[in-house]
Amino acid sequence: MIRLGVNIDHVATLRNARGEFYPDPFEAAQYAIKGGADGITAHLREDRRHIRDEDIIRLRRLSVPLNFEMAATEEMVAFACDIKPHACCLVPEKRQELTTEGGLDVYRFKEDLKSKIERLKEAHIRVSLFIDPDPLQIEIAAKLGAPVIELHTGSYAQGAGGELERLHNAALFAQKLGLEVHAGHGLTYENVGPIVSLPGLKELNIGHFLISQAVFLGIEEAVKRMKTLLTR
Ligand SMILES: CC(=O)[C@@H](O)[C@H](O)COP(=O)(O)O
Ligand SMILES: NCC(=O)COP(=O)(O)O
Repeated sequence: MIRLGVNIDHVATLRNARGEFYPDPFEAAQYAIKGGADGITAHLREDRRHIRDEDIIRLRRLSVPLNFEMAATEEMVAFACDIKPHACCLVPEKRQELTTEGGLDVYRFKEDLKSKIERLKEAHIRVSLFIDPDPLQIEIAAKLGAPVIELHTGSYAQGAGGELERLHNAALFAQKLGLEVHAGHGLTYENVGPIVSLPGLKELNIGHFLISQAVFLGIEEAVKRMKTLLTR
């Protein structure tokens, strides 16, 4: 069974839209866990547009692992080393983007990433790198000593030609290099099927669609339905 990490960022988007204290991402995470979430994912963006520092501190107390998504900045590394989530997923960030547009360019930023990954590992945090399904990026990820990569499925979700094959080849290559393979972004009940069959896939992180479905079904039921689709 593939593990499901439920990303609760957009519960915070709804909360912040009215400057209220509800809906509470921590409460949403508890319902997601009831529905079968194996972990909770949350992205503390540098502009704090949805999740805030105090959300991460509270989410850290959940009964399941917290996958803390963050830009590879000094501020975020220091925060992560302080609160020590189970895992940190390093992602690229652009201020103007609506969501994460591509993978982290680990080739370009390898020198800077090396020391940051080391520091996170010294704090006993499992590091994953959110990258495109590109052999060069995967090779560098392995060289940097990250135990996990998360493959960006955004282009696949948008129907880009040949993307499923790229993801398949990337998962195979990563496995060969000893990396644990995760995937996520833009996944739905409709498009998750072929992703579940990626070689050696261990975890999927899914957020925006599940929180959207939760408007109709409730989070617990939305997550339950996704879980039924994650068996190979
Ligand atoms: C890194 C990734 O693909 C997403 O989980 C990320 O958190 C997306 O950012 P938003 O949640 O702000 O859309
Ligand atoms: N890392 C991907 C993630 O956490 C969820 O992405 P999305 O389902 O919100 O697009």
